[in-house]
Order: sequence, then structure tokens, then C-alpha cells
Amino acid sequence: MSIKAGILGATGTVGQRFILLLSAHPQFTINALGASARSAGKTYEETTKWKLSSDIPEEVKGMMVKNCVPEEFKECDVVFSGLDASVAGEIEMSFLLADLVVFSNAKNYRRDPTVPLIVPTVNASHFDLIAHQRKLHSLRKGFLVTNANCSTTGLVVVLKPLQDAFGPLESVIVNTLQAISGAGYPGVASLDIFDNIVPYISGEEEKIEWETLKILGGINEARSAFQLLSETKVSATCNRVPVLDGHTECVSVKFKRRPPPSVEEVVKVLEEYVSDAQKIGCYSAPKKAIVVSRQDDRPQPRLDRDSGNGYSVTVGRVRECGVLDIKFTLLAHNTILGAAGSGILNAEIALAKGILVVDDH
Ligand SMILES: NC(=O)C1=CN([C@@H]2O[C@H](COP(=O)(O)OP(=O)(O)OC[C@H]3O[C@@H](n4cnc5c(N)ncnc54)[C@H](OP(=O)(O)O)[C@@H]3O)[C@@H](O)[C@H]2O)C=CC1
Ligand SMILES: N[C@@H](CC(=O)OP(=O)(O)O)C(=O)O
Repeated sequence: MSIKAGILGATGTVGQRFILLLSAHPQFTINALGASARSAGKTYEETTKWKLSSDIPEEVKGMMVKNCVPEEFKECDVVFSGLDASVAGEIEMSFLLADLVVFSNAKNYRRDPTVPLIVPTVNASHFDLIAHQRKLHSLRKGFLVTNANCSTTGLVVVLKPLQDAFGPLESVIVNTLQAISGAGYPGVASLDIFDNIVPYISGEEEKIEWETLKILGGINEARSAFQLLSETKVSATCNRVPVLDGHTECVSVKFKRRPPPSVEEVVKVLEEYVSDAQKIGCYSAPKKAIVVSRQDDRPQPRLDRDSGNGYSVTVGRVRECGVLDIKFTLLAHNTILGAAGSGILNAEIALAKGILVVDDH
């Protein structure tokens, strides 16, 4: 079976990742590419400032870039969006209302009470809300799912098994060191980031603090509403650092449970974590959602960002915290697990669960 995939924002940083991941994927075929009016009507190769070290896949080079309107994507079984947030809201809603399936990377609908915010190796169960969403919009097969902010993504992958094993988390303090690819292209000016650290990323801290509560929360029995975590407090501080790809996060956690788990218990739980995406047997699911490093000087972006083909989170330096209970450092690939890869793995889960329905072509 070949699933026809469209990509919105195909020329951007996340769009380019979608192209590489989908072109090597056994289940998907890239069918349509969309971007702004500046790019529409040109071939992909002509209009894209390609920034990845692998070449543009041959089959994509000559494809015509289209305007991001549903009629141009009506052949697609699934549409992945890497659209700029300033336009994603309106465009993605028009696709949903045209009964298309949309997996979005943009922030616009993450807080929507009818839209699942899914990190594929964390909360695949939130797909259960899709039937309610379809009913609300009178859709037959379309739906909209978002994936999380790239820093939220790495964080919740590690918090999820801790919460499952040791009960509610009382507080989480996270300091991020975020790669420049997170800012899109051209992103942060070289004069600002070279030989420097910028201690501010607009809106990022609020997103991490809020999204974590939706992702790690539950859904009600009627499968019609999300139940945000109410007992956990999250405090985030975000920094932009001169790294190309890979967001590092220094995290301290306090558990409600007294006495708290030991370092050894925490490490064991992280090492043994198996996500639903792995249990289902999804093609892109990493063999280990969490890779625990015991080396004192890991994780490092250059050495660890491609772990599990960019779908694993690497955790190191797990130790006691003198203020909260346990602290550690994690690293996640921001444009793979933190963006395009999550969209694709979410689509694989939806397919396996029978939520993504592929018509006979
Ligand atoms: N980079 C990352 O690590 C992450 C990014 N995200 C989110 O993913 C989305 C994309 O980010 P990123 O790839 O970094 O951004 P880029 O700026 O690199 O790319 C933006 C894309 O949106 C397109 N676009 C801009 N304006 C319009 C328009 N009016 N109509 C249609 N298309 C338009 C651009 O097309 P054109 O080339 O024609 O201008 C381009 O393809 C954003 O919402 C971002 O917040 C989420 C998680 C991580
Ligand atoms: N702000 C993130 C990337 C991003 O676009 O996030 P969001 O989709 O939550 O706006 C970063 O700079 O690394």
C-alpha cells in the first residue's frame, strides 16, 4: 500500500526534513508540495534553499510547488504541515473542513480542546479523541492532530515513564539549550548567535510549561475532553545556542511520593520504557524511545542527536538534586523527533489504529 502524502511548508526547515524522511519511507509516497505564493509555480529544486547534508531526493527535485489550498491536495491521504505559524491556523483549518487528514507542527491548534497534541512515543492514546473531533466538524475521514513544541517533546518523553512508575510529579524545572535550526531559515542572525548565547526565545517557555500538562494528562471517559495535569508545576528557561541541530535540556524533578525514587530506580525505569509506538510496531519507532548514557560527558548534540535515527531521546547525568529530587540532562533532535519525525510517526500510529483511512486509488 502506498499512502499519498502532501507537505505544506515543504520549502522550510521542517518541510525539508519531511521530504527526506518521507522519500525513504516504505509506506508513503510524496504526492504534493505546498508553500507560499513566492514559491508556488516553481520546481522544488528551483525555489528551495536546501540546507540538509543529503541531496534533495531525485523524485522531488522537479515537482511543482503548489499554493496551500485544499483543492491542490485532494488526492492526498495525509497532509503534513510545516507551515509558518502566521499562516498555519487558517490554512490547516481549511484543509480539515475539506475532510483532509492534517498532522501539524505549528503551535496554532495545540491548545484547542478538540485537537490532540501527540508526542508519538508518549501519548498515542490521545488519538481516542478523533471520533469526537470528526463529529463536531461533520467529517468522514479527515482530522487534525498536532505535535508538540520541540523542547516540550524531549521533556515529556522522559517525564512520561517517571510519572507512570512513581506517580505524580510535583515540580519540574527545565533549562534548555536550543539549536538554531529551531528558529527556521534564515532564523537567528549569524552576528547574534556566533560566539554567543541568547537567553530568550519568544513564547517558548510558556509553551513548554503548558503543553506538558496536556500531553501528560488524560482524557475523560466519554473521550470528548482532555484532562490537564493539575498537580504538576513546570518552570522553563530557554536559551538559543550555536548548535545546528539538537536541543539539550537540563531538568530537575520533584516527585509527590515520599521518599522519592533513587537514582538507580529512575535509571531502570527510563531504560525499560517501551512506548505504544514501539508496541504497535511502527516503522519509524525507535528501538529505544529513551537511551540512557552512563558517560559523565553525555549527551552531546553532535554525538547523540541521531540516536534512533533522530527518534530517540538520550538521557545522561542522572543524579540526586540537592533542591528537588532527581536531575538529569536530555537531548532530542529538534527537527526529527521534535518536528517532522513526530508528524510521520503519529501518522503511522493513526494508520495502525485504523483512524487514518486510505482510499483505494
Ligand atoms: N524548526 C523546528 O525545529 C520546529 C518548527 N516547528 C514549527 O513548524 C513550522 C515550520 O517551521 P520552520 O520549518 O522552522 O519554518 P521556516 O520558516 O523554515 O518555513 C516556513 C514554511 O512556511 C511557508 N510559508 C510561509 N508563508 C506562507 C504562506 N503565506 N502561505 C503558505 N506557505 C507559507 C514557507 O514557504 P516559502 O519558502 O514559500 O516562504 C516555508 O515553506 C512552524 O510553525 C514552526 O513553529 C515546530 C517544531 C520544531
Ligand atoms: N521555537 C522552537 C521551534 C518552534 O518553532 O517551536 P513551535 O512550533 O512551538 O513554535 C525553537 O526555537 O527551537
